[in-house]
Order: sequence, then C-alpha cells, then structure tokens
Amino acid sequence: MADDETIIRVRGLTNRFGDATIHDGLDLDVRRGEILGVVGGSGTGKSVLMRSIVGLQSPAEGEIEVFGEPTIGRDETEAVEIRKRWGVLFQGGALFSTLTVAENVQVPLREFYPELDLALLDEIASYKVVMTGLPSDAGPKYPAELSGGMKKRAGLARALALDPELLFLDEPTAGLDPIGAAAFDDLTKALQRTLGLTVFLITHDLDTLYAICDRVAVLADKKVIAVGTIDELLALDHPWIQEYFNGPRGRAAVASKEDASAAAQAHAHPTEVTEKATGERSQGGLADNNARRATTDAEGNR
Ligand SMILES: Nc1ncnc2c1ncn2[C@@H]1O[C@H](COP(=O)(O)OP(=O)(O)OP(=O)(O)O)[C@@H](O)[C@H]1O
Repeated sequence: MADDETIIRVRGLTNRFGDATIHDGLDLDVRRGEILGVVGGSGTGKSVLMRSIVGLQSPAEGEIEVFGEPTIGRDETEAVEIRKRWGVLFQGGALFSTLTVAENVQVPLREFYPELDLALLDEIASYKVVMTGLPSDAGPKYPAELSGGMKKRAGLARALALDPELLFLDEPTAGLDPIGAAAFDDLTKALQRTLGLTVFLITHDLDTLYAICDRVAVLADKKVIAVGTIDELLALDHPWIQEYFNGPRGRAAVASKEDASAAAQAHAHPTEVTEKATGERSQGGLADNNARRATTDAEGNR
C-alpha cells in the first residue's frame, strides 16, 4: 500500500440533533501513517465526527470509508472486521471502574477473540501495559488507584490491545500536567513511528499540535474548513485560524517548540549551538518549555 493512501475518507457528512445541524457536507481525508490533529472551537463537532467514523453515531447523510471500506450500513460481521483494525481512546479514558487495568485491556480481546485462553490474555495485557509506559505492577490496579496520566495510558493500552493500524485519540492530554502531557505526546509519536500507526487526534492542545502532528484539520462552520501543516494553515486568513495559531497561546507554543529544538541541538552539539540558543532566549531547556506549557494551562484554555 502506498504511503499516501487514504485511510479515512469522509464525504458529504451531515449530522443533526433535532433542529441543530452539527456537520453540513463535511469532507475529510486522513492519510496512512500520519498524525492528523483535529481542532475547532468547543461544540464544533470534533467528537461527533470521531463517533461517526467509528460507527457510534449514524449520520443523516454522507459517506465514510475506512481502509477503503464503506462503514455505514454494513452488516455486523463486516463491521466487526473493520472495527478490529482500529483502537479508540475516548475522552477521559472511559475505563471500566470495576475492572482492573489488565482486565480493561482484555475487554476488546475477549470481545473479538473469545477463543483466547486466560494465560494468553494476561500475557498480551501485560505487554500492552508496559508498552504504554505504565509500571508492570499497574495491571492488577483499579482505575481509582491511578493518577490521571496513568488512566490515560491505561486507556491507550486498551486501545492498542488488538494491534490496531489506526488509533483515535479524543483529547488525550486534557487534564494532564504539562510534563505528563509532553510525555504522552512523546509516547504517541513513538507509537506512530514504531508501529506505523495512523492517528486521528482531537485536541485543544497547541503544544501537541506543534510537537507531533503532521497535519491539522480545522472544524468550523459545520465543515472541515482547512487541512494542512501548521505553516500551510497560517497562510490562510480565516479569522479563527489566525486567532488560534497566532494568538498568545499559539505564539507561546511556537516559542516552546523552538526552545525544545534548540535544547535538543545543544545536547547533540553543545559548543556549536549554545551561543545561538542563549542569543534567542534568556532561559533554555525543558524547564522553560514546561513553564510555558504550565502558563498556558493556567489560562484555562486547554
Ligand atoms: N448525543 C447527542 N445529542 C444531542 N446533541 C449532541 C449529542 N452529542 C453531541 N451533541 C451536540 O453536538 C455538538 C458538537 O459536540 P461535540 O462533542 O462533537 O463537540 P466538540 O467539538 O468535540 O466539543 P469540545 O471541544 O467541547 O469537546 C454540541 O453542541 C453537542 O451538544
């Protein structure tokens, strides 16, 4: 399959709740292997779009294809075959509170592969738990015993249970502290690279967009009004896009990314880069980066 293959194709999507039209003729393509960030003001329908693609929301009109297969109107057996190939991390992790982390990870395995024996289920769950950076003793813990960041990782472990090709993440860094959010971004990027995942990532987090997204889709006016790299989006004069990326938080995210990149270069070539890095900013490195992220969090816009 070619790298530029379209993994998700949405055409003419219309969603309504009563008199409210959320999407009106929305089109979107997600390419194989990319992390596509999905942004838009609150209530523009990012989660409804994700729910439509994964089959939890029946659109009023439109076509959706995933892996080249139409997903609307399929019989249950066909739908299951498509669903097996993706994983979903819902907002807040959506873990079953009465199940341990390991049991949560096993839910999709039991659903799609009921023939697996307990020893193999345990082994796969342990592997997924460690893969998401949780300590190996997290498996027997209940969600209530986990921090917010650990819950997100447990939700991710469950989303990865079936070795998906495609991952849906709905605001994965919401509610995490800046260091935890940056660590989750790193994990997402590492999974994309090592497993060749395609990632559909809903976020309000500008740092995440700059740090890991290959392209960004902007929802506004009931449609995807633009898709592209951040530089491509910045060239557009849509007021929401300009306000979002060029507002104070957008500028802080750019500065944060530049600092991180200068710090990384300084680490690789200490003498060569120190002068450049110190010339551009007064303090450097991760602490400064995280301080900026903390500031933007404190503004309450995340
Ligand atoms: N099941 C539902 N019934 C009625 N209205 C709904 C339903 N689900 C979503 N909506 C409405 O659809 C709109 C879009 O919701 P959605 O959750 O997709 O927004 P969003 O862009 O993800 O917002 P946020 O960034 O705040 O999470 C909202 O006005 C919401 O109230």
